[in-house]
Amino acid sequence: MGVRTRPTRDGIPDATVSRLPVYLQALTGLAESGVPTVSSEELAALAGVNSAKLRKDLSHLGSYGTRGVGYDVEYLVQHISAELGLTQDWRVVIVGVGNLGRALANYGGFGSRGFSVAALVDAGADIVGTAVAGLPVLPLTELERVVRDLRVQIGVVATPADVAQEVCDRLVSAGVTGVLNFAPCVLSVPNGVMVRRVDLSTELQILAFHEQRRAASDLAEDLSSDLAGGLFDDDATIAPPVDLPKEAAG
Ligand SMILES: NC(=O)c1ccc[n+]([C@@H]2O[C@H](COP(=O)([O-])OP(=O)(O)OC[C@H]3O[C@@H](n4cnc5c(N)ncnc54)[C@H](O)[C@@H]3O)[C@@H](O)[C@H]2O)c1
Repeated sequence: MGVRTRPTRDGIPDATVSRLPVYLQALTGLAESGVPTVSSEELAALAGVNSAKLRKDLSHLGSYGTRGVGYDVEYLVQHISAELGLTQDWRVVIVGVGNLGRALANYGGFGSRGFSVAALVDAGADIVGTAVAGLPVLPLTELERVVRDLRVQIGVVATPADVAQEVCDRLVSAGVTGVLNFAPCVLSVPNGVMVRRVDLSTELQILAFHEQRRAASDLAEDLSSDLAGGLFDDDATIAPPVDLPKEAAG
């Protein structure tokens, strides 16, 4: 039986949803270079998937392309953006403005993808009141107010793990419906709230696993081609078994 991917509420499998941002990134690059249409093979190569998978993914959106012409790049950018909810502006609060929170706040790429960092919140007396990426760092006591007043939908947790659940609970009770968790722990959220965890060390471990498998299969391949290529002398004979003296054998 093949592997099934869980469909989302609107019938698009989760695995497809996770590839849509990759297609969107490739398509945005093409649109910026003025490319009007793209074949499924070209787009698949840019996205690093095979073209059958790409066609299947896009068919879930009702986008089939035109035989001999391919996909209309601008149309597909609009279509995928709408599907991902990127045509509306999402307001984000970053809680924890240390090394990671600071880097996220300073990252310019969110705005162009429909996400705006509305507020920064931290509990550290030395950080509160300073400005990061043009925004004041607010004290934790302001968390509920900024979520409500600025109609923040997404909370980014970039605090130490031991306080992450508490921060998450406060975000959720203030009205946040999506949580992006960078802290190395699992967060529980009530139904209706989605939490995604980003863990670079997990990704590195997955890379290491595949790297190790690849090295092992390269080694096996080398060995089998050495055997096939006659590394071992064809004329070599296997030494006959040595008769052990009776006392040693017994
Ligand atoms: N997912 C990843 O790949 C990844 C990568 C790097 C770091 N991290 C994790 O991200 C988190 C932050 O890492 P960092 O290097 O920025 O740490 P950091 O110590 O530089 O920053 C943590 C910040 O959180 C603040 N803070 C502490 N308790 C708080 C609370 N209750 N409410 C609000 N703010 C609070 C601190 O004042 C500090 O500014 C850690 O949990 C770390 O393990 C994850």
